[in-house]
Amino acid sequence: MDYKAKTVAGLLAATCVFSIIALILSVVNVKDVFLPPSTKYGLVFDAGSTHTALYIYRWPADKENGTGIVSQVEACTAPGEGISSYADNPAEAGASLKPCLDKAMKIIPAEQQRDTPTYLGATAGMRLLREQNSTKAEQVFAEVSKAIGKYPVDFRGAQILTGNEEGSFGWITINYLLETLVKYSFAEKWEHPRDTEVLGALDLGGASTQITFQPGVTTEDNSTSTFFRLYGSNYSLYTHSYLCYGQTQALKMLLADLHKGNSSSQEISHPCYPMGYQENVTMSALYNSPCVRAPSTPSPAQVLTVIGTGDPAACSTAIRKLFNFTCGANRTCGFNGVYQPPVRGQFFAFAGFYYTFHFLNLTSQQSFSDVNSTIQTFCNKSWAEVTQKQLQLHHTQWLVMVHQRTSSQKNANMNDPD
Ligand SMILES: O=c1ccn([C@@H]2O[C@H](COP(=O)(O)OP(=O)(O)O)[C@@H](O)[C@H]2O)c(=O)[nH]1
Repeated sequence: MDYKAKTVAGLLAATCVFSIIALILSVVNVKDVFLPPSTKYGLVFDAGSTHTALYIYRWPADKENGTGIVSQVEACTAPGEGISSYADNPAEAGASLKPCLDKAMKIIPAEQQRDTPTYLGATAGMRLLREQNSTKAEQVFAEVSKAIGKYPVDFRGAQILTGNEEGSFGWITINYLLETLVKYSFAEKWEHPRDTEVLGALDLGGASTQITFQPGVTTEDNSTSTFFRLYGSNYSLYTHSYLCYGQTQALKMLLADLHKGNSSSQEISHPCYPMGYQENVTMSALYNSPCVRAPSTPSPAQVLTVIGTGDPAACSTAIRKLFNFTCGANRTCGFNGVYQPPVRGQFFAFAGFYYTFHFLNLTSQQSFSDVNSTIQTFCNKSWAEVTQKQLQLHHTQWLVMVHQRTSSQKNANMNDPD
């Protein structure tokens, strides 16, 4: 696969959370195919914490064993950041959706637009905004609903997904795409693949991260269990979403921790940034999230200077402090005392995991030792060697590594052929 194709695949991977509808078979140009009258369209806005995307789907009206086989027609990335970033200017959240809605109207035949079910699902960015200021979250939702409502579609509503929904939908998406749930056979029929194990899902978002898998034991904590019947088979899953442990929010927690370690200083020495790197950040920008607790004497306008020290070992130590590995009353846990049954089978990591590993050329099932040595080499580069574009990934890679190891537990076989 060339670089462009991999980028497109990555963008698709990042949208996995809305997969009940996003069951992708192939990407086709709708103008080139004959559409029987029974073909239906659907629109799904994936309102992520860092960006919003619109997916256009179509499917034959009949179902396979009670579940639809759906194809993605088109994907459109909305300009700007995620809708939660418009908390102080909610009308802009609505406006940001228009270019993609216009595109959808050009694809869906006019006579079918009013029958096109349209949903907007928001993830942890909006969960955090709701926690911080429910009125602002409602205003953002009112504006996006108003914007969608102006188009001649069957708008079924905007909602914030629960962490369990986000985790489960990601699990369904990857297993659908990997054909472990249903497969098109040589007999030209959709069949349940025999002797094929489903894969666990690891989803690293911007504001939260999810782990979902089919455990080998009964789940002890009902709040982490979920049940699906798909294509005639039953699936009992374990799922948990760690709010604040997505890349953006975890890095905020890390920076706040480093600041608190020496709060009298206006400088923050950051071991995860390369030597020679420097940036200014205001206190209000650093402490603007429920994931970080603001100091008792806040001074929002104060400017802090972040200075990279390029120290991978210290970076790893600082990141580990964000995780509490004590299980408490639970016999087995992921981290922060959250119950997690022993992991089972292979895992598939996507979204933020994919972007980072793709950047480091580590998406060909390299061994853990290769992954570690590549990361070590990259972490030891100076700022002069790291371009601005690379920086975003540079300061997330440690998080990815630690998180991958902890949430999937050390014996998971994810992408590790050894
Ligand atoms: O082209 C992209 C798109 C997304 N991401 C990262 O992928 C993660 C998932 O983004 P999303 O907005 O979907 O976050 P969520 O809503 O799942 O928290 C975030 O850390 C993004 O920074 C990325 O690195 N490159």
